[in-house]
Amino acid sequence: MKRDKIIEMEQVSFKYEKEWVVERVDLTIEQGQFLGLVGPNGSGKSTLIKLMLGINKPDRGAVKLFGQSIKNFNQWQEIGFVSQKANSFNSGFPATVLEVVKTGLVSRIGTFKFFNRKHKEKAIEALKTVEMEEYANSNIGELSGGQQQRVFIARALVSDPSLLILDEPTVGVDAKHVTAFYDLLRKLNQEKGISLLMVTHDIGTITEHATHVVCMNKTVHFHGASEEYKEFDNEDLNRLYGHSVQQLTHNHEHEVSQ
Ligand SMILES: Nc1ncnc2c1ncn2[C@@H]1O[C@H](COP(=O)(O)OP(=O)(O)OP(=O)(O)O)[C@@H](O)[C@H]1O
Repeated sequence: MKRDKIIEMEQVSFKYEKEWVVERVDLTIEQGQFLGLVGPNGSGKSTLIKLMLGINKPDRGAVKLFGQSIKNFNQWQEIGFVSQKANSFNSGFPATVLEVVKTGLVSRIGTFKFFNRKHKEKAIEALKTVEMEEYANSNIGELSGGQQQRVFIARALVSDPSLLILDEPTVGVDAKHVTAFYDLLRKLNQEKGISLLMVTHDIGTITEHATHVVCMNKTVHFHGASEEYKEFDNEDLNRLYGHSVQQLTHNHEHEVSQ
């Protein structure tokens, strides 16, 4: 079966200042995939995500979303994004869980329109998906990092996206909740048919869950099935990156903790 391409990057290069941070990236993501994006610190992963979201504009090359040039793309409700810092609200932040989730509807209803009952129902439905509906009226700052992370996934899901992009979502999530977090991602991918792109340093875990892995260090050094990636030993990985990548091994013993 031919799958739809949801993200296409062709020879994309980008620099903030003088040095290229992303260089000649060719990358296609197809509908239904759960893709893990890995690479050393400072290798351009977050920058690549920002290029996909139109936050950064490529200096060279082209980005297409859902078959359309990003320059003309306006279906932003199709893409949900959960950023790295999403789960760091302090306890005094004055918003309930429900209010936070409803802000995810802004791209659909426009900034200055009012929320109605239907929007509230959508928000509750999204909270049910992440199993957080009982916290709807709690203050967001009172929740643990892992619970806040689920709320931010609900916020990203409320506009019914086809693609969910997550930038290091397990940072700040208790180790014992990480398994439940991956169970949630599997449900979104396999039952709800949402494509996932997740930036992570946790190679050992991502290769167990993602269908595909992309390894980058400015450019893409590997893109393939997780099973294929798991076969690499340290020597293969070093060759892929052109230098020592101890922290990128899929062997848990060698992982550098974040
Ligand atoms: N706004 C910015 N202005 C200038 N340089 C930046 C900016 N954001 C990132 N950089 C630089 O671009 C390079 C790539 O950064 P980026 O955050 O994309 O990497 P990353 O792979 O996501 O890193 P990490 O794994 O540490 O989060 C780094 O050298 C970083 O210092």
